[in-house]
Order: sequence, then C-alpha cells, then structure tokens
Amino acid sequence: MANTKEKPVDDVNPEVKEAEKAEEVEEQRDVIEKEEEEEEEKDKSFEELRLDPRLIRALTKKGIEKPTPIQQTAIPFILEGKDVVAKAKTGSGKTLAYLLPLLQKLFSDCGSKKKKPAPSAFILVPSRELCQQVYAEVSSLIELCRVQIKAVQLTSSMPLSDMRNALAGLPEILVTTPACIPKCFADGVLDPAAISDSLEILVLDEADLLLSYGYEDNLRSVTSIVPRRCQCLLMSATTSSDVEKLKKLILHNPVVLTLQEGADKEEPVPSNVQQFWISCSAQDKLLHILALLKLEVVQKKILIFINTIDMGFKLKLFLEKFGIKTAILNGELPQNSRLHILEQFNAGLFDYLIATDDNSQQTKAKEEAKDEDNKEKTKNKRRFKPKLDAEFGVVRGIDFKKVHTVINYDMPQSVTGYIHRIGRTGRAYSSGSSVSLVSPDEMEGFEEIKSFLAGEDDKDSDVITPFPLLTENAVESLRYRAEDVAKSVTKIAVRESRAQDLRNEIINSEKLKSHFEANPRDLDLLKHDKLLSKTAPAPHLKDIPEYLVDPKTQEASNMVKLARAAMGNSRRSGGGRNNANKKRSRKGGDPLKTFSANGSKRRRSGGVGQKKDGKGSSDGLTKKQRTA
Ligand SMILES: Nc1ncnc2c1ncn2[C@@H]1O[C@H](COP(=O)(O)OP(=O)(O)OP(=O)(O)O)[C@@H](O)[C@H]1O
Repeated sequence: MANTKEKPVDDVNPEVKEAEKAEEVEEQRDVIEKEEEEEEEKDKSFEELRLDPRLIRALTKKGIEKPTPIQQTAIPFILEGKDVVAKAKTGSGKTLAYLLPLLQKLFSDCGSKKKKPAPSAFILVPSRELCQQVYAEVSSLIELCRVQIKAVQLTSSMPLSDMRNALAGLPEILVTTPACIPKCFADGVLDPAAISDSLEILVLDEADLLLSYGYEDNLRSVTSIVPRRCQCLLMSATTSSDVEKLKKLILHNPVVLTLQEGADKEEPVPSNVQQFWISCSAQDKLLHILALLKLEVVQKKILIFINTIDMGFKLKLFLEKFGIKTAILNGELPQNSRLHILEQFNAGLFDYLIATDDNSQQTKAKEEAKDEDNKEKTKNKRRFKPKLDAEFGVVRGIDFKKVHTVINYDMPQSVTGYIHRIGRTGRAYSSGSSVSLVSPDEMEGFEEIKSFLAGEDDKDSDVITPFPLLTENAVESLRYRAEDVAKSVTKIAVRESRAQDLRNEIINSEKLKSHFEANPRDLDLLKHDKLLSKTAPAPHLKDIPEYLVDPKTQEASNMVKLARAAMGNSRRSGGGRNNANKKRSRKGGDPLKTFSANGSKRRRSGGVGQKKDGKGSSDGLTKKQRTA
C-alpha cells in the first residue's frame, strides 16, 4: 500500500514537533503573503487564472462571468498542486473554487489513459443534501464542457446494488459523505488498495461541520488509505478547532487562505444581509410571524427556521388558516422528498419554506423525553415512530436559491447556527434580510450572537437592528384573529398532521424515486406546500379587511412590494437575474466581494423611529424604513 497521509495527532517526538513548528511558521508566512497578494490580485478574470477555455465557456453558459475573491485566490494554488485550506464566509463561492481546478486537472487525464480502477477525486461533504448539491454542480459542468469524465454520488442509504452499478462505470469523481466510505469498504464495493493507487485529490467540503456531525472515526479510516502524494483541499465557512484538527490529520504543509482574523470576526455574515430583530413573548411569536407575512412587510422567498418538528407543523397549520401556504423540510422526511422539496423551492414553485435545522437532533430527543410523561403521546408514538436521518443537514452549506428573507421563528442554539442560517440569504450577487423573533428566554443567547457579530472592538454597535416596518398598531390589529386561530391548532392536530405528512411523503418518495430516474428535470409531479387541514381557510381570515390594516404598515408593505417589483421579483422568483438588481448588488457590499479584509461595512446603528427593544415604533416611517 502507498505511503499514507495519516499523522498521529498527539505525536510527542521532538523532531516531529520541530518539523511541525517549521510547517506552522511556513503556513503563517503563507497566510500573510496571501493577504498581501489578495490586495494586489483583486479582480482577476477566469482567463487570467488560466482556467481551461471549456470551463470558462461552461461558466458563461451558467451566467457566471467573474471569479469571486476566494476563487481568484484559491484556484491558482490548487492548479499548482498545493494542499489548500480555504476559509471564507457562507455564500462566497467555495464550491466552484475547488470544483473548477479539480475538473481541469482531470481534463488532462481524460481520454488519454486507461480508466483507473478507483476514482481519482473524492469530495466528502457532511450531508446527503450537500452530496446532491455538489453532485449536481459537478455534473452540470461536465455536461457543459462535453468531456469524458464521470461523477457519481453515493450515500449510506443506497442499496448495495445501486452502489455497485454507480461504481461499475469507473467514475473519476466520487461525491459522498465520510460515513459512506467505510461502509463501501466493509461491503466490498470500494477497494482500499485501489484507492491508494488512484486517488489524486481529496476535498473536505464544509470541513467545519464534518467532525461536529460525528464523522471523526469515518474520516480516520479514510485518511489511513489516502496516499501521501494526494492533493488535499479543505473548505470551510467558519474557523474552529475542528478545522484545525482536520488540517493536522490530513493536510501536508497547506497554503492557508483566510480572512484576516479581525475582519473575519467583524463580518462573518454577508455584508449585504440586513439583520433585524423583534422582541416578543414566546406566545406572541405566531402573531408576529402572521403580521410579517400577511402584511407583506418582508420580501419573498422566505425561509423560516424553527427548532422542533412539531413547531414546524404548528406554524404550517396556523398560517394555512390565513391562506398562507408553506412547505416543510425536516430530517424525518424521506430523502427523495427532501431533495424534491429543495428542488421545488429553488425553482420558485413556492415562496415559504419552514425548515428544522440540525438542532432538531437534540430537540427531538428532548421532545421524546417529554413524551414519556404523556400516556396518550406514548401510545401515538408506538403507532408512528419516525427516524431522523443522521446524514440530514438542511442549513449548512445548502444553496437555497434566491431566498430574500430568513426568519428565525425560534432562535438558533449557537452563534455558528445563526451564521449558517443567515448565510442562506444574500448569496452570490443577491441581497437579503433576516428577522429574528426573540422571546425573553432567548435573550441571553441573542445577546451573545450580537456581541460576537459586533466584534471585540465594537461591542456596543447594533449589528442586528430592531425591525422597523411593523408598527405596534399593525400587530395588535391582528391579535384577536391570531389568538383565536392559535387555539384551534391543538397538540393533537399537530401530531396528526405530522404523522399524515410523513405517510404522504413516504408514498411520494417512492413515486419520486422512479420519477427522478425517468425525468429528473420535471418538477411538477408533486407539490409540497399543499394544505394539511381538510377545510379551506375562512375568507375573513384569508383576506385582512381594510379597516384592520394600520396605514403606516400598509405603506411599508407597499414599499416592499415596489422593491420586489423593481427587482423583477414580483411573482415567482425562479426566473433569470434582473439586470438592475445585478448592477445594484455589485455596487453594494456583496458577499462574493468581501473575501478581503476591506469588505464594505454594514450599517450598524438602528434607524430613527426604532426602539432599542426590537419593537417597531408606532409613529411615522423613517428613511431607513423605506430602504429596508
Ligand atoms: N463567480 C461567481 N459568480 C456568480 N455567482 C457565483 C460565483 N461562484 C459561485 N456563485 C454562486 O454563488 C452561490 C453560492 O456559492 P457556494 O454554494 O459555492 O457558496 P459557499 O461559499 O460554498 O457557501 P456555504 O459555505 O454556505 O456552503 C451559488 O449559487 C453559486 O452558483
């Protein structure tokens, strides 16, 4: 077997230590040089990066004209064959930063030699959703370049026969999760010795999550067969001790591409995302989200995060009584359904998606513990016992297309969770906003998030400002209706809907399996935002009567609609990019341009007419309100 890459993490040999020290010094020098080079190397074109013309043509067809800063910096090093650690904020284009040079390297092999017995490139990602996303991206590039390269994706849930079929075509690229590889070894689908001979590039994408998803042992068994000559790339949105651990475990004298520490702390969220918050009691969250959506003071498409699956169904049932149709995404749904929901949302087939992120694993456990106390619930659980998918990851790294607003209905349980959630908007050349509903219980965590985002030097600045477009009058005008409807969304109704939805999706999932095989691009077979309740929403709830609408909020809502129309976003948001929007976003701070420490600064102060407590003022609209 070839000389492998694995390094013992706790090595105490002084010579090794000395060598590691030298490596670190070398790395630090690299970091500094890269920062200096970044300054000089701004705005290089793909041609100047010496990308293959076939790739440049493919990018043009995809509407991608200019490399992002992380792409400008990383591509030359990867083409040179260096191990690279790339840390750049969410939505900054890290996927293409490694896919383009990876493909270019494989171009030179393709056609000339005999096919290798095992893939030349492994791309490891933490979740199935990401597996699908990266696989789709690489496949579309291969198709557009018209080259004889084959990529496959494998996930642990695939039947053995499917895995064998996928690998039988001797693919050059394998996109998978770390858990899947040891499984393939155990089942004899992949041969470790063949991999040691063939593997040339190993990518660890979303590296900050790979260990936190519990893949450490899996990764160790992979690294033990990675040959030393193999080029390793580690892509990450945040800096963490896990990334350092992985770096030590796998990489050899890497080039580290990162934001300057201070700037990284200052701007972990794309600078073109305006962050707002609303202070309200836990019971009033339904009322506030109703006001936000029904009075249309936030722009579509909207991604709503909750912490538990039951809360998701409660919210869906509640909103549908007011004629607001939403779809639900969580880890208990079958994989095909999840992928289809993502695909439909990305295609703009519905505007509201309620997502439970990775925290659901913990909260689910809590939910179940509570259930133990409740006889009725326990009975119901016996009938219907969904299993959460360990490889599920809704938030991290998923490229939700054209999401304009992220709403934290429940606050995330960590700063990183917040950054990853907010990073689902403001991607590429788009702008976005976020609204967090913060109850008194969540205030401590919220303060932590705020002070982290403000950074050490600027502790008192308001990175997340009070949401200015909802007046107290506007919210109160909906209170009676909201509270009345909320009472009708009982725990039993929630549980029944959840079970019913899962049953439906299991049936859908089977249909989808053959559907995806036969017709992967047809998106109209199944709708995921269908109603849960059997009765249609009452007309008086569907349309808010004029006498109830607060004139100031109405004005704000009109502004939001106008802004949306101006962005070419007035109906479905699946269409092509609007030029006006493109121009505007490029001028403003966009996350693709803020890789360097000089990224534009977000406006920090709360506007006139906003209260510090996160509630909108009840008096007139301010200038900021018109621009929000
Ligand atoms: N050079 C570019 N020009 C315009 N759009 C781009 C460019 N590169 C990537 N994109 C688009 O930007 C979006 C975000 O890219 P990507 O998913 O790679 O970000 P990321 O840095 O991996 O984010 P995350 O850390 O959240 O996974 C994608 O829709 C992608 O197609």
